[in-house]
Amino acid sequence: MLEDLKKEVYEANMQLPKLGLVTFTWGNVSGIDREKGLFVIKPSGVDYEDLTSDDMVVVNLKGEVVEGKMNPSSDTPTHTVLYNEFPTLGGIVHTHSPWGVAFAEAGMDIQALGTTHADTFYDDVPVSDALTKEEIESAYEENTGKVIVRTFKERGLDPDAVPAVLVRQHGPFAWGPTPAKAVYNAKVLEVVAEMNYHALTLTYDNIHVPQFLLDKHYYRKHGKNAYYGQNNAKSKDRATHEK
Ligand SMILES: O=C(CO)[C@@H](O)[C@@H](O)COP(=O)(O)O
Repeated sequence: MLEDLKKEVYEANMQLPKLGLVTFTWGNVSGIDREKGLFVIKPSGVDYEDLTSDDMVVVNLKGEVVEGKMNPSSDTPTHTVLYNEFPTLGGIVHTHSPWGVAFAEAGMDIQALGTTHADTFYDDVPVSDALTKEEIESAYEENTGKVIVRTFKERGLDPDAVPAVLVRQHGPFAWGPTPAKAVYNAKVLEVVAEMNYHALTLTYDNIHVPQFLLDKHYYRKHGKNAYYGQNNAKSKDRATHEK
């Protein structure tokens, strides 16, 4: 069942060590088949070099394993909440990438400071509230998903426009329309977190990117008038004038 999706999710997981986003087994990628209501996720705690496509575990939207020889990722309940609450998500990534974790541990958003950020994230990447003792002691991983959803609701953020979050005292979750795009967004998060650290170290000035530059760069790559790269090249003229 879902052999193509297993391969896709396996390949996306294998990108994490290649892109320097995971140490040891500290990360996972999943991908969903919305028609079937099933998602595929990495097994828990298996070295990346030992993983195969067949090891991927199939889970339903109640978080129950429906196929697979191994235990699914320990973060499966978090992925389950996100797939249920954010219906446009096609893939989810969790990592402990160091720059992202540094901001999560400091309890700081990754602010939109320039065009590298604005090309992917149409706002600051938010840091969530800390989970309470009760939330950690009962259904911890499910509550991790719930705190992410709460953060987006409270801040009025669209998960398609800001495809990542920092869970406070924990680390980044990123997502996208496919597992590969979710990995891409996880890597962008890591790169902009490092840039943020350096920029904020260099000045005390308010260096937040202005809304018009955020608009320009985000909409160069997203929406009906996107013109970056080779897609929609004919819309270039319009895109310079409107969102
Ligand atoms: O945060 C943790 C463990 O504390 C997990 O996200 C990470 O190690 C990945 O775990 P899995 O191998 O996916 O179960």
